[in-house]
Amino acid sequence: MDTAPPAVHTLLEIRKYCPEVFGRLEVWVDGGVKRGTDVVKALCLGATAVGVGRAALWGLGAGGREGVERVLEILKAEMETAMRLLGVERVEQLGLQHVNTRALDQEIYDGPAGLEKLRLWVQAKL
Ligand SMILES: Cc1cc2nc3c(=O)[nH]c(=O)nc-3n(C[C@H](O)[C@H](O)[C@H](O)COP(=O)(O)O)c2cc1C
Repeated sequence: MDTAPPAVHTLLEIRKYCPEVFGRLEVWVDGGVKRGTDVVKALCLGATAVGVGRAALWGLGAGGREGVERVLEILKAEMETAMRLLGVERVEQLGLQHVNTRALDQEIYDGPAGLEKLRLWVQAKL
């Protein structure tokens, strides 16, 4: 999995090739969340929630249960600061207008979507 794309790239690809997914499914981002701003960016791009793995483990290693709680407190405080700076009070107010993805646009897949079969399958399921 070392060469797998970062989760946020996949989130951008969903946004680029099949944005209708966001209105119909919950999209959870799992991988690479280390800061509250990472959470805020994922939410801006349409994620419903994020997973946190290693950050919690680092807290566990450093301070046991309290260390994990401290990690979550820090993430929450960072999110609150970022949202205050963006001028929003609630996570539901976060949107594409709050994040500039231009620097990443050249790194995400830019070939043909090739999603017609998948689109038909998804439409049949939803
Ligand atoms: C030590 C460790 C073991 C993991 N084991 C599994 C596993 O057995 N199965 C699985 O689906 N994901 C596993 N994961 C992935 C986590 O569930 C989670 O998706 C990932 O850690 C999130 O990314 P992050 O660590 O960048 O926050 C593991 C992660 C770590 C750090």
